[in-house]
Amino acid sequence: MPTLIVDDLTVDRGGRRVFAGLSFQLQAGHALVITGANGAGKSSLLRTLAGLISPAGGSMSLNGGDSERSLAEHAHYFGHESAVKRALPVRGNLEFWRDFTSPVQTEKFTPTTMQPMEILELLGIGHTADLPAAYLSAGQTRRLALARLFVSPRPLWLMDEPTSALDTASEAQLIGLMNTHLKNGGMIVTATHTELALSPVEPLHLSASIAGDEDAYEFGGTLEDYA
Ligand SMILES: Nc1ncnc2c1ncn2[C@@H]1O[C@H](COP(=O)(O)OP(=O)(O)OP(=O)(O)O)[C@@H](O)[C@H]1O
Repeated sequence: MPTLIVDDLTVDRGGRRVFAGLSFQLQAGHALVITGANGAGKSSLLRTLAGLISPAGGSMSLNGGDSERSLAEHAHYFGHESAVKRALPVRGNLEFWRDFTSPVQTEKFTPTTMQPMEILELLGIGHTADLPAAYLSAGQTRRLALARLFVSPRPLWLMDEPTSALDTASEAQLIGLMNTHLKNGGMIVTATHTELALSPVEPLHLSASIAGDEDAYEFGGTLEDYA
């Protein structure tokens, strides 16, 4: 069973320690939901897993993954910024992303690969396919960013407050798609300030008040413990 293994991870930003000694394991088919106050380090952890920040210490690996590829290459990062090319048409954005990002397979991961138009229709923005992405509303841009995850399947989704800017119906649809990814043997690490109806879930709470201390996180328990 593919497993994400994070061991004794320490992350600094701007010369300041954000967290230290963070360890957890996440099995395929499970979601890790990170909670914590503003500035606790949720985004920093996601960006580190995505290979965008070099850790000050510790290790991260995907046991059972493709040994020829880095952890970051097994992942899609869905962060605060949309990573959408505004001058390109909406469909062109997805075609670029599909060609630029190679799909990655792991044992027991059975994703459904979609064509750009298919996922645009599914997310309710098929009618915008030929418009420059700059014309999209905030929520539509967010959906386009989300569509990238389906044109080039990768097992690990790193998602920073994934439901922000989405209306209620889109939020429910996203949760459904995230649960399908888990059922397909994918894994999700997500930061959130709201409850996400994902299953099965492992909670990780980061504490800003004691950031830098080895006790600055708690892994395990239930989300309700941190409500
Ligand atoms: N580019 C940066 N340079 C220096 N320090 C940074 C940078 N980005 C974030 N930080 C600092 O790192 C710490 C953790 O920030 P991070 O964005 O990871 O927190 P967060 O838990 O995601 O917060 P939020 O809930 O507000 O999104 C904060 O103290 C923040 O000021």
